[in-house]
Amino acid sequence: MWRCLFLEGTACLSQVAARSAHKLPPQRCFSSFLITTLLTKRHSPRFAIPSLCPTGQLQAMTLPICCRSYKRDTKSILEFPVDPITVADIKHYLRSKAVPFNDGYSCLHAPSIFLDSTVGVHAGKENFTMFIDKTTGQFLCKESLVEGSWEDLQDCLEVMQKEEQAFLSPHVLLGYPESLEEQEEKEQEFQEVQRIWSSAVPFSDLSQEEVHLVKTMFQIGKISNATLKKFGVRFFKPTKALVFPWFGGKDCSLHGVKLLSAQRTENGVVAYTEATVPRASTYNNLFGLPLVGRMDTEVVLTGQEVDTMAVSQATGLPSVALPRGVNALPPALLPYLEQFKRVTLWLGGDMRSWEASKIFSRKLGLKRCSLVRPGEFQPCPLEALVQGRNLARIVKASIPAAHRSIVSFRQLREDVYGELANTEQVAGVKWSRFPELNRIMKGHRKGELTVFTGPTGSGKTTFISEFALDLCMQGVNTMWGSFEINNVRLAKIMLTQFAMQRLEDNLEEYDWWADRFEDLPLYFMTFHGQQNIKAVLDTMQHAVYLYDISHVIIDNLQFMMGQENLSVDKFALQDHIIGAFRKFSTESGCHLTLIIHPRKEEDDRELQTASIFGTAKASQEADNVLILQEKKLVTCPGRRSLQVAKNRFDGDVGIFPLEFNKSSLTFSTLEKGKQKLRKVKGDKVEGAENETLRDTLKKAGTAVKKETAITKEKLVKLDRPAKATKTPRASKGAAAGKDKPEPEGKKQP
Ligand SMILES: Nc1ncnc2c1ncn2[C@@H]1O[C@H](COP(=O)(O)OP(=O)(O)OP(=O)(O)O)[C@@H](O)[C@H]1O
Repeated sequence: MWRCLFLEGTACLSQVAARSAHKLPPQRCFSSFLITTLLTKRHSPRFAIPSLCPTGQLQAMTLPICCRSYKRDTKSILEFPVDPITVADIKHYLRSKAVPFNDGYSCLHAPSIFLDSTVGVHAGKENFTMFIDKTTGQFLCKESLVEGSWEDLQDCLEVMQKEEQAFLSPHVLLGYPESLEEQEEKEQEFQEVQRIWSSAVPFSDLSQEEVHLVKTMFQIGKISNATLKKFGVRFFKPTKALVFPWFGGKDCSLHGVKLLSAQRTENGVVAYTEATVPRASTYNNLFGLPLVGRMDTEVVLTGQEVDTMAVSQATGLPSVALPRGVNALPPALLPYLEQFKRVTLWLGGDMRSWEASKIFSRKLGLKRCSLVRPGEFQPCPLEALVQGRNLARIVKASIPAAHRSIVSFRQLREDVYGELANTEQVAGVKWSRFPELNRIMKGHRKGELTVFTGPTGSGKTTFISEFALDLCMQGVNTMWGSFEINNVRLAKIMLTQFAMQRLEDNLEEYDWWADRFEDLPLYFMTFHGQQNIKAVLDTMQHAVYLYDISHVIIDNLQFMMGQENLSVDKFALQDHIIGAFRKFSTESGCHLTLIIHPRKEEDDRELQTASIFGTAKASQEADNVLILQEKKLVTCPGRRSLQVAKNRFDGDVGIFPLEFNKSSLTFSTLEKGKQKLRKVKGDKVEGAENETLRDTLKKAGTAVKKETAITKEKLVKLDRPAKATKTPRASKGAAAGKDKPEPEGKKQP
């Protein structure tokens, strides 16, 4: 496929070259005006490539991109921030350019450089409508909706100064030209949003009986029709789904929709499934935001749309719901929350919500945040409404997020109670492919450090890839730092494990699986080979902030050692690096899995904790030590076992055999596969009477030819037995159909 970039002579070459040479964000280009100015100025290293530029003339350039139409995905590959910035750097720079600013909670507020303050509604006012993220420098002008990176902003300010301009046109920053495929996809999404929205019915147009039925189905009997109307909620009959609109932009136009559908599971309990158009990664809607007044200073942040409606109805307080619930608080939303002096986080009624609220409050600024601690009398807002509790009182009783350095047991007793009362949730996310790991380790918890070792070439990368994939498929935001094998090879392994088959033999299925794989919350660092520990740690921190990464895998530690000062003793160096990783996982709340090679042992001896390369520091600092044991048997050469040699959580250790399947590269046992298949079939039989969102959309003629986000989000979680919940939460993606023409007996991931 060829993609055409039509750019101006001087500008085009430098623009392309500068972007690639200096790794500037590819999604942003400057308009020719800005580039020409920058080139004339020629002091900016980012644009100083004059030798490449034949000056002046207009010309068109056609760049070969690739012969296959890959989608440009800026999010899944994480580039190391070239110059990590601090808030002090940002402030210093703004002062040097005489830009006034106010220090906000997560952002600095400055007058927008994209508004003419001499005309119109902005005349004479100093409008502090430009928000600069204190951690990344990313900016957004809330009035003109111009946004960009810190480098973009710096360049704009340079141009303004040079040209002695008071403001810039909002069109100075141009979007990256989209490929035909991308444009088509966007258009399809737009059509799909419009189609769903226009065929969805406002509650006022449903009969009383229907309203009653829908409310019962979604357990929103206590949410009044007036509240549903106020929030613009509709009902989409073909999939029996609630439709939550995303109104955004200056004109408050429809940007997208979220559908919540209900299905009865095998045991008769209702499970809820969510889907969004556009896809979840770009669905940046704070549901309820259009109802918040400019002067409101307090807000209740919830994890679900129904919770926001419950809070709003019961307390009259402004409330907004996060687009991806407890999974992420995208920094792009932070400017919209800056106006609030007090933010109460009431994300749900379980431990996962509690963990998420503690992490999100750091992004929002601890001082203004207070948290509703889940508990028997403090369930999620909707449940609280159903139980007739006083929601206003619960909000008022929320506890400040900023913790003190010294606490007494009195302050800890509720935390301790929470841990005792919710042992299952405290134990973390369970593996669906490794029940034995659940038995021994109990689960995968945030903030822990796992050290993993095994003989050379025994399958460490292959195993940990499936181990991480399993968690990622359950919504654990995951990032790989694969220094040994490149990202393409690693992604190939993971995709094979995801599809559970040799895709080489079924290339016609590639796109089907790749589409689903693409929707996993999975990111890769772009490092390869020897790396500097600081660069890696900076990237990890960056990723935790941007994507709420909660599991990082480093393969392997030895690649961190080469670049450091060779005069330092290598054991001391390794200890220093392990110390830094330990600090990172504790402070960021992100689980780190670190692969370390063993020291040289005699071939026939089993490895043990002491076999880990280096001093005892690695095993001392680790919360968990996992060892891939390899038995050198002639009869069974591929036999491996996984040993849990340390488990700080509850002390249980043990070993269990792994069954390697060479075609799917998986270690899951055959028996388990059968179980999975049964479950899927079970769900499908059960689902036949309650059609899946995908099936019904198709029947209703609403599904577009190419599958889009509406179905993808859930399909990656297809294998999981539908979680049955009483309330519409914690059950995302529980059930969904499959419309792929499938050979008999094909396994689902
Ligand atoms: N249990 C197994 N039996 C046979 N082959 C396996 C097994 N596990 C992995 N392999 C294969 O062995 C090769 C090496 O696997 P992998 O790269 O995961 O090992 P590793 O332990 O990470 O290697 P290194 O020590 O170089 O880091 C791969 O081709 C993989 O498919």
